[in-house]
Amino acid sequence: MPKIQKICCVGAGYVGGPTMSVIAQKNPHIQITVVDLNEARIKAWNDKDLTKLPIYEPGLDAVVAEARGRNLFFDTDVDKAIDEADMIFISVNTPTKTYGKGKGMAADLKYIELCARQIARVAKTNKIVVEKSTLPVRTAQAIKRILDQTGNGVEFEILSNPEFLAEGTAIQDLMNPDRVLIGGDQTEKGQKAIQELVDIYGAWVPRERILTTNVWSSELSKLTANAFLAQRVSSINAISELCEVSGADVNEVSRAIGTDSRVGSKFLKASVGFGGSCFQKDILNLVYIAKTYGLDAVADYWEQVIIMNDHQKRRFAEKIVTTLFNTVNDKKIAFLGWAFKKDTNDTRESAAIYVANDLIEEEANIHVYDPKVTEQQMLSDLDYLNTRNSEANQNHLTVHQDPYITLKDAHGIAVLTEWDEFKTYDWQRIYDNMQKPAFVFDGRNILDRKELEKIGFEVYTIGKGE
Ligand SMILES: NC(=O)c1ccc[n+]([C@@H]2O[C@H](COP(=O)([O-])OP(=O)(O)OC[C@H]3O[C@@H](n4cnc5c(N)ncnc54)[C@H](O)[C@@H]3O)[C@@H](O)[C@H]2O)c1
Ligand SMILES: O=c1ccn([C@@H]2O[C@H](COP(=O)(O)OP(=O)(O)O[C@H]3O[C@H](CO)[C@@H](O)[C@H](O)[C@H]3O)[C@@H](O)[C@H]2O)c(=O)[nH]1
Repeated sequence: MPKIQKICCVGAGYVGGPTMSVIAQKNPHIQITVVDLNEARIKAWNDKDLTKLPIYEPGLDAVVAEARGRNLFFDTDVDKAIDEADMIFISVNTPTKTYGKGKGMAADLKYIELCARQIARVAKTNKIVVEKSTLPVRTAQAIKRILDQTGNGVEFEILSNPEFLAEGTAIQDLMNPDRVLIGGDQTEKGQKAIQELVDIYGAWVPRERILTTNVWSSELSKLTANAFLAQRVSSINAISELCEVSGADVNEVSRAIGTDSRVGSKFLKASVGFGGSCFQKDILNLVYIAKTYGLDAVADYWEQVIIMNDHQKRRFAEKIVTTLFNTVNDKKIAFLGWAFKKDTNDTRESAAIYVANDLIEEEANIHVYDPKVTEQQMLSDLDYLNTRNSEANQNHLTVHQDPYITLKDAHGIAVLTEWDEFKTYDWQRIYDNMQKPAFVFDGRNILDRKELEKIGFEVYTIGKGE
């Protein structure tokens, strides 16, 4: 197989877009075309105004500005890009199934299969197909079976190259990854294909950080990595509840355990619950796979991570209701933040959605300010839960562009995302304009509790006992 000259990436989302932008920036000799069926998304990727890129990631605009039009292209012509490429990344979405067998647990692989069938139909020359999407262990086998049915002599090598970037720090993570993982067949052809991909990453990633494994280990490592990370958050969140009743402070506990080098200090921030498109989906997938193999104890073990997370979101909403004298009916509850974490406009599985939903069940009026999330997105997030009709959601949700207007006359303020700007607000002014007693529920432990209490607020922080 010749050295890679042309790459196609199917899926221009949160992974495909940033990943290919960085690969293109670091490999100016390779032509990369990122394709998507979603015309609006591709149009946004091609917008001259870089503030209109379809996803918000710090530093992404500069990378796109450098590579786009030089060796990075965004297009809707999927067939053409597949046909011309030596290497094809599959970076399409793999959401949790919402129907049929495995509903609510298994990964929905329909987009992956459609993609594989399209590659099989279009390809006229040998190709390396790279699984970039997060997939259940042994998916490569299914992809290979589809690709091997073409009968036209075209040969495919399948690699697994899961992505570990986190949103909000995607560019940083891609520029300086802890590791790049590449799984491939142990055959000579498989090893050659692995080397092609190693060379691409080798343009900027030190060789010792590029790990190569067999395909199944690579696929399973991705699910396992997310399960371990989410487990840390659920573990510290479980402890946060114990802190609240025992008088301990979860920040102090985190620091105390995190200084043990065997435990490590990262991912020990108690919160209103983890969100994002990956943790829940991937753990449910892991649980489903374990169950499929009859490993019920394994499945139950990992499911607890999700159960704990759901509990954490629910108890935050309950805390707001009980603190506000057991009723939020017709009260104004102001949300600071809707995104699932700071520095992203992504809201998938954000804790804010579930907390808002629970409070609307209690007839509260939710007013939201988030620096990056649109009103349309927030409404569609609530509608997606199917708890009530869209009109009812609209009646209970008001979205503002100005934080001070959002917080004016509120009975309670809930911090749902840890955006830095929330810390810099004029909290005295906010207090003066609120209903009294003025309650703050800090779901991210970012505000200075002592300062707020000095002003007169009554403050609830996750994991801090009285
Ligand atoms: N979001 C993250 O931070 C992250 C990080 C690591 C891994 N992952 C994994 O990467 C995968 C993609 O995630 P994402 O967040 O980028 O999803 P996304 O929904 O943002 O993007 C996927 C894109 O694929 C497109 N698509 C689907 N089928 C297609 C087809 N047949 N042809 C052309 N385009 C098609 C969709 O239109 C969509 O724009 C998932 O498996 C996810 O688990 C995500
Ligand atoms: O100590 C912590 C760390 C995170 N979170 C929350 O956990 C969620 C996930 O955060 P994070 O992991 O930083 O963002 P993601 O973009 O979801 O990234 C995860 O999911 C990606 C998709 O698979 C992987 O590639 C990344 O490695 C993995 O970190 C967010 O709601 C965070 O607020 C906490 O509550 N406490």
